[in-house]
Amino acid sequence: MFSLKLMRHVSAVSPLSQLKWNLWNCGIRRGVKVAVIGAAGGIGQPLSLMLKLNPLVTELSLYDKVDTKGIAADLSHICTSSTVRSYFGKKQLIGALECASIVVVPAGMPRKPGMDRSELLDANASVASIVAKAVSNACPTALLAFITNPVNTIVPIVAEVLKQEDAYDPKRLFGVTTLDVVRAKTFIAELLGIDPQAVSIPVIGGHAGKTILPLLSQCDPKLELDSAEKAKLVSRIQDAGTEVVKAKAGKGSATLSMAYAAAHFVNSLLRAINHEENIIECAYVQSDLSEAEFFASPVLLGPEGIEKNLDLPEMDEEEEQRLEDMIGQLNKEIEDGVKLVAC
Ligand SMILES: NC(=O)C1=CN([C@@H]2O[C@H](COP(=O)(O)OP(=O)(O)OC[C@H]3O[C@@H](n4cnc5c(N)ncnc54)[C@H](O)[C@@H]3O)[C@@H](O)[C@H]2O)C=CC1
Ligand SMILES: O=C([O-])CC(=O)C(=O)O
Repeated sequence: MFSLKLMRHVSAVSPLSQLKWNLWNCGIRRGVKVAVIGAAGGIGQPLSLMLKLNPLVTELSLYDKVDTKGIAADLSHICTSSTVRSYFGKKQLIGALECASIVVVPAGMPRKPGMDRSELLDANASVASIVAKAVSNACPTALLAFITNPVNTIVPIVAEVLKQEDAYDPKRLFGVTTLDVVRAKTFIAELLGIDPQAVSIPVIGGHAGKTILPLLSQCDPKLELDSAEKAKLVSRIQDAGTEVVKAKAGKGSATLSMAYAAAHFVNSLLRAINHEENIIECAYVQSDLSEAEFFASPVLLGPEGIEKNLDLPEMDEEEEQRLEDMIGQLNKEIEDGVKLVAC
């Protein structure tokens, strides 16, 4: 298994004086730079396309371990006003991140049929750690949105690495669980025969199996379902990632719907950075709302990240039970991450 201990000895790419210069330089630069880490991948490419179309982005930084020149050249011909820059390989990671206001990370391995998300930990822990360490050097005040699985464990790993680098601000770190909300809205709209955009539903907990908890009791419009119908709908939402993995039959997991979900989440961060009020998203963040240290719930976003972790939505008895049933798994997955960084 990859040793996180070794990681700590990877030298900081930017010396202190360079960092100070960079921070000053970023301060006088205008606009919002968004860095996509893993930009050449199945999620990274369509996500980068959607961000190129977002008028709130002024600079789009595309980084991957493989060459991103072609993707950047291609996107740069789209007639929207943001600039697109290509970065790849270890040496260019710091450059990709410098002055970024938002760093969104779809880097890492996806599942194959028969795998659990937790089985991606060995492959993806190092990716997340490398990015976290580089962020602490290059853009410590950026908002960080991690898509990489297993989200339940990756986010605690990133928090631990940032703590070691003295750069952890819980308000700025997010695990992206937006796809769970997107799916819940879609499946409920299908049942009700209405526009998915008219559905509002919180999805709390984490992003794996039973830790994904859609609160059907809080759905707007109201759902009139019996217990069996509710259980079926909850399972459909919880297993939706696996549904895509099976359908892709070895060619990866959700990419296009994830790109849509991440573009929506990043747009909310951008709106909050621009001081738009009342921007609320469900995300997996450090939390004291449950017995788990990291927990997905609705958060109020502001220019500095999380302005307020909103109270847990109300739950019916079945949802309370599902919450109790999932906490053990969620806590174990969090602990796995903390242990990995410590050992
Ligand atoms: N949070 C969520 O709801 C979802 C999360 N995911 C996760 O997103 C991740 C990416 O999925 P896909 O885009 O389908 O995979 P992919 O394999 O198509 O793309 C991953 C990209 O990451 C790059 N990469 C790997 N290591 C890197 C490093 N150290 N630095 C920079 N780039 C690196 C690869 O070169 C590749 O271009 C997976 O872990 C997957 O499980 C996928 C769907 C939903
Ligand atoms: O299922 C996977 O491995 C990818 C993912 O997290 C999702 O689609 O929700």
